[in-house]
Formats: sequence, structure tokens, C-alpha cells
Amino acid sequence: MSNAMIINGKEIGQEIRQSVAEQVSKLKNQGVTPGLAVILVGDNPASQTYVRNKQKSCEAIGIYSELIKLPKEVSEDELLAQIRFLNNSESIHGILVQLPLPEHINEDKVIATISPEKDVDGFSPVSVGKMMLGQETYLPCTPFGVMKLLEYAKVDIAGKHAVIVGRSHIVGKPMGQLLLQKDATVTYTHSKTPDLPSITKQADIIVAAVGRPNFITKEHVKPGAVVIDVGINRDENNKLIGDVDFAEVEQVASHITPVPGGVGPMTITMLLYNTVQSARKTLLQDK
Ligand SMILES: Nc1nc(=O)c2c([nH]1)NC[C@@H]1CN(c3ccc(C(=O)N[C@@H](CCC(=O)O)C(=O)O)cc3)C=[N+]21
Repeated sequence: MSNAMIINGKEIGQEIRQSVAEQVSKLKNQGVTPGLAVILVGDNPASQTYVRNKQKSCEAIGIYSELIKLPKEVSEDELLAQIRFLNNSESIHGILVQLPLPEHINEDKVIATISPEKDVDGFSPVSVGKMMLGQETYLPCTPFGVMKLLEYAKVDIAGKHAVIVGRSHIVGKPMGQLLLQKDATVTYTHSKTPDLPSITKQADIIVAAVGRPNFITKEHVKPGAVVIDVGINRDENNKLIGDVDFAEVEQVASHITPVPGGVGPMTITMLLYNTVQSARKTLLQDK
């Protein structure tokens, strides 16, 4: 069996970022600098790394980025007040509250407070509802990024059987919806699914979003399937490992995404994309 084609998310992400950067220049010529506010609560090292990554990516293409750091003891009310302030700020077009939040803060309440017009993560109930209905909205960045990867890799979706492993609000559930909208037959699987391999073996497209290192092995994959790895686990040396056993699965898959360099860079790319779309909309409204 020949090795799978590796879908390069870093490269595809760069290509998309270039066209987003062009949109940024155009907006600036019209007097609008797209702005993203990232709220980080507490000092979780992994979160700090992601947030730094997002800021660097913004800077690289000319998006203004603002980091609001709040102590982990911050009250929910204070956090909500901060969000409301940003909802009304003219220089900010996108608001992202880095998840997870400390236990004493109600995540649902926080997300629902972000104005849907600035919800570039696509996590708010309004955004999720619109996505479900196929209405125009900000799509959640990771599943949106996966759709772009499939598009660039010219993977056919219509009529294919897509199996989603994992049912999180931010990846698994929306992922299935977006694939369904492109006419895939979608199966959701999760931790209570008995005999998982018997189901994933039927998949033409597998999206692994379980959060368990090297969980998907050769036994789960039909020869010729497309395997997308959304996992971002860290080993004891802080090295990134996906949910897919890459060395093993690349021998049977037709296409596979690596970790790092697969879905991760696309998540940030689509965040930049959504932020710029939001800035463009303010211009249209002013006219
Ligand atoms: N409100 C919110 N929105 C998010 O989008 C969000 C979040 N909270 N909380 C945490 C997760 C995680 N996440 C990643 C984004 C990019 C990479 C990424 O760029 N990864 C690189 C490698 C980075 C590295 O080496 O550390 C890659 O896979 O190649 C990873 C993870 C966004 N998240």
C-alpha cells in the first residue's frame, strides 16, 4: 500500500492568509483596520501559547489585536462587563474568549454575551443556530478550516460517508453539520459508541476529534479513506501529538493531515478570515 497524500495545513493556511492580508490592505485604504480582542483568563501555559500564536498571526497580516488578560479569580460579572465594553468598541470587530474558563465562571453565559456580530469563533447560540439552518454566519474556525483543507485537497464530499469521532460543541458537532451541508452522509460517534472500529471502517472521511493521543489506528481505517486529525494532545516532553497514529494510518489512508501543521494552522487562519469579514461588514453598514 502506498503512503497517503499529506494535506499541508501550514501551506494551505498561508495561501488563504495571503488573500486575507490583501483584504486587510483594502480595508485600511478605506480607513478601517480590522481589530480582534482576545480575552485570556488565568495563566494556563497552553492557553498563553495559543493566544500568543493568534496575536502573531494577526500582526503578520495587519490585523490590530488586543489582548485582555484577566486574573483567574476574576468574577463572572467583571468578565461579562469587559465583553459588553468590547461589544460596543468601534475598533474591535472580533471577540474571542479563550476557552476553557475557570470553574467559577459560566462558559455558556460568557459566550452568549458576545455580540453575534463579533462572534468570530462562531460559538454563540445565535451563530450555532444560523449555522444549523444554513444561514450566513461566522463558522467555527476549526471545522471551517477542515472544510477548507478538504476543498484545497480536492476531496469529494457529496455522497461520501463521513464519520466524526467526538461530539464537542466546538469541533465534532459543527463538523458534522458542515459536511452534511455538502451532502455527505454523516455518522457521529463518541465515547459511548460500542465497537467504534466497525463504524469508522465504513468511513470515506474520518474526522478525529477525541482528545486522546494516537487513538485512531490502522484498525479504524478503511484503505483509501481520508483522515483528518483535529487532536492537539501533548506528551510528557510537551511535544504535540494528534488523535491519529500517523505512522500507522498514513500507510492505509489516501489523504491524511499531520499534527502539527494540519488543522491547527487552519483554525487560526479562519479566525483571521472571520475577523476581516466582520470588519468588512461594518463598512457596508456605514454606506
Ligand atoms: N475561544 C477559543 N477559540 C479557539 O479557537 C480555541 C480556544 N478557545 N481554546 C483552545 C483551542 C486550541 N486552538 C488551537 C489553535 C491553533 C493551534 C495551532 O496553530 N497549532 C499548530 C502548532 C502550535 C504549537 O506548536 O503549539 C499546529 O497544529 O501546527 C492549536 C490549537 C484554538 N482553540
